[in-house]
Amino acid sequence: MPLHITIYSKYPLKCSEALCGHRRYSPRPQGGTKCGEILPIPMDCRLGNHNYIPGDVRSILSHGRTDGMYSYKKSLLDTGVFAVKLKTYNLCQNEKTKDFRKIQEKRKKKKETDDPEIEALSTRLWPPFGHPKEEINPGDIKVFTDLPISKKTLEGLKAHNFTTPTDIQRESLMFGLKGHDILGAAKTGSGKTLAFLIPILETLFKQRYTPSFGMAALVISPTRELAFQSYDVLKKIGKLHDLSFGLVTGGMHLREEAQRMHSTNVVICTPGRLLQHFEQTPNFTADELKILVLDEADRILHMGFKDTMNAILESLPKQRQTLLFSATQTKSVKDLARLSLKKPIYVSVHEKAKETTPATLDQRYIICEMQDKVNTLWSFLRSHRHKKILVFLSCCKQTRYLYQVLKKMHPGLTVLCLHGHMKQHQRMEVYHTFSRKQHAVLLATDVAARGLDFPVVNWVVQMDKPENTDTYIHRVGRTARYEKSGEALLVLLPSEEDKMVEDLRKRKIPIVKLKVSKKRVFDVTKKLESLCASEKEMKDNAQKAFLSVMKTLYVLDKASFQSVDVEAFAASLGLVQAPKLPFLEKSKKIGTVSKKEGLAGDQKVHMVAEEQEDEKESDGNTSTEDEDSDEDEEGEEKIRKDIKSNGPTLNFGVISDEDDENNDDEGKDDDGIYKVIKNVTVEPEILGHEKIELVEDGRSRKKKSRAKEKLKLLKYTKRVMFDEEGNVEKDDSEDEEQGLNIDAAKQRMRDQDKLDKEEQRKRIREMHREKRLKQKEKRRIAELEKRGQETEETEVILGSAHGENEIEDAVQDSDVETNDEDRNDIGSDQMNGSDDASSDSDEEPVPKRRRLEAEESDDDEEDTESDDEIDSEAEEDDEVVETQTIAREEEAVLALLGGNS
Ligand SMILES: Nc1ncnc2c1ncn2[C@@H]1O[C@H](COP(=O)(O)OP(=O)(O)OP(=O)(O)O)[C@@H](O)[C@H]1O
Repeated sequence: MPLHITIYSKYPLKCSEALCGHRRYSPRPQGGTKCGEILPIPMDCRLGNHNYIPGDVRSILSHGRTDGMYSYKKSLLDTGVFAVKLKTYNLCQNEKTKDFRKIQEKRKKKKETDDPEIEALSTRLWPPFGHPKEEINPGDIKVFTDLPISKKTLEGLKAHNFTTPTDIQRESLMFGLKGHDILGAAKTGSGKTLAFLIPILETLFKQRYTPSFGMAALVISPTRELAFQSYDVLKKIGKLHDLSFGLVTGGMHLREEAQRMHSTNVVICTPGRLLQHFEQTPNFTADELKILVLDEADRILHMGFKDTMNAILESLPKQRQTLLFSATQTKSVKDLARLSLKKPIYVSVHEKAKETTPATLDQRYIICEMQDKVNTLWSFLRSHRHKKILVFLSCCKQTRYLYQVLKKMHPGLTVLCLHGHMKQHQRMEVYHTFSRKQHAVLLATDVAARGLDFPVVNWVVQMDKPENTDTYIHRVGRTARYEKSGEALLVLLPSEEDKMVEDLRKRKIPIVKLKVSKKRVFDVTKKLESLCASEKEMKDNAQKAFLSVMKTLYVLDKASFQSVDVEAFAASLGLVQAPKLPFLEKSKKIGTVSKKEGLAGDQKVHMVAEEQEDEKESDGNTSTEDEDSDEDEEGEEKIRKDIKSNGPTLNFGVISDEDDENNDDEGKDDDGIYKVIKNVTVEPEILGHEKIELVEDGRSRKKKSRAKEKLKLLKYTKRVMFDEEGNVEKDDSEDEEQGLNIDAAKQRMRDQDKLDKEEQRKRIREMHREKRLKQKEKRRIAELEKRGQETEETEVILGSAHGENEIEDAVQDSDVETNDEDRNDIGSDQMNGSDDASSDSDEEPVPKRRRLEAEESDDDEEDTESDDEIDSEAEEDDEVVETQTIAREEEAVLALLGGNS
């Protein structure tokens, strides 16, 4: 059925405007159609460079604006439209004129202020014929004001303390401002974001863009967090411009975004979401695009995003400026051809640097068996409680499980996690919390590996080997950013060492080998076991984590996969028994099928993709030519000496108050902890990347795994056995096999509890003893001094020569009593957080308070965040208890004195 569209407008519209109006054309009040007039759609409708097909709804809606000037009665997605009916609002003449005047006045004012500046800037950048050419040498650029940048941008930069450009900004900005295509490469944390945001603002300013003009610049980022970060910086520095900025990432409301898209000048987005808008948002086109930026270009152009990016690039006009930035820039001709770059300028400021990673970054690695990783991580966190740490793990499920476990075990600092299976609002919350915190640990997958600029991260710990050296560079780049220092620790399996170290060496990444001091690694296996036994969800997650890690390892590195002691690794995650590895069976089957039938390349899928997040890519085929580097012989010699004299150790230890105190001293954490055993020096060589592909059909795998899950659930159904007399018998062996022997687990928990309490008691006893001795010593000295001054008469009053011994005995008795009470309360409160009636008395206010803390801390987020407070309160509590002990000692002394007298 033919369809009529009614378009309501404040002003009469011309037919061409209504049908195929260009967003850059403002509505004209004069002329146009009469209200209520029905117009047939002309067969050949043309305006400027744009051709519109009659009846194409997009062309009708393309005039859409969200600034209130037009509104449509209907938003139509139907085809077959052949006529439009235009209607004006029933506005009085005055209102029409007032509105229009306002707009005109604003434009006039803007023109007056901006035009001379735009002209001056343009002259500096592109001097007209006859004008002297201004050559700006990057070396001469000391401050941003030396560059032809608008006042609005300069003020925005200054307001956020950006006054001196970094190397990459100095080298690339002139090209960017002049409109060249750029391939920018610089170390992590060197300020690449401003190097592409400034040219965007300046180009749109010089072209007099306003929000109603629609999208003119696109920044594509690989992750939502990175997109948000760039959007945040853009908002800050572009605050004074009359431009609109929009963040378009997954996890937001598509419809709300769609409404704003038409009036957004700079869109910062992730590839998937952008494509969704191209496909689903009526009226959204990129016809007016002037600048395209690919942040982390090598990542965006490879594997995971390949098809999406190809589709996006097809929708973009070829006539545009393209800027590509990354710390590991692609030089692949194929990639560049896809982007239709025009004479791109390669700006690589650190290419000739001695090292690929920041000079202020200390890099070490340790060798650790799979089953020791959790203990190592725990011990590391306990000994770095006053640091901000980013821990990288290989897959989401492992990240989630370790996060749950660590939160329950309270390492003494805030525990957070970030991975691709989290909801968007949770991801953003974690991003902000970790940015804000001074001391925290963030467990993350590679979703946090690139671009994120968390302030002052002290440590980057890679618990699992990165896929390749590029990922390594980006991961460690989360610390030691912009003139700050940082430390990185890479944990390798013995089988991974040779290749990884060699790859790093080739890539000019200096790394030092350390050895772990086994003595100081705290064993938490039993705690994990208890947790798994007490909570089914925990156990399930442990199993999932186990399978996920094994699968990732299987796909990425078969040799390492085979070297893993599966049972020991499962036990280290708290599992009684190692779950079966179903993917081994599957891959065997698929292997035979693919051999027989010869699967085509596009039928093959990466098995690992299921385990890793949606946005993760496999190894790229970037190659980088490295320059010669001088070896630091002096440094090497020193290291050799160190090895001889000290021997290799890495001490984590540290679960005592003394350590806590030490940790307060920033920078002292690692003193004496690490000893160098090997220094990997870097040599220049061209890096070759390898690609691992495995075959399996994604859908059928998912179906199968769902069926398996159901089967697993069936297995959990309890089998009831009866003895000869018909009584129910308990089948312990089966429970144990399933990891469900609750009684045994409870017993294990109780044992562990006892051990923990004992340890705690010892510690407190030791601490009290030391303090008591000190106090006693002080008193004795005071006593001696006093005695020297006292008369013989006073000595007679004090009593016999046994007096002093009696006093000491009494004090010791009272000490013993007090300490026992303390021990019980502190032990039970700290370990169980349970109620203890005896601690309700007035004499014991401290444990009660702590118990309340413990109860409150059951709310997980709050819980970990208040850990530091709990720790410090615990110390205060100990002091209160100590004061009470001393008071009792004094009471005892007085009592004795009274008795004697
Ligand atoms: N000119 C400047 N003056 C002062 N600080 C700057 C300047 N440019 C950038 N920074 C700061 O340096 C830090 C790193 O910048 P940015 O995130 O742009 O680095 P990057 O090179 O993109 O890093 P990555 O490769 O990890 O993405 C940020 O905290 C930023 O605020």
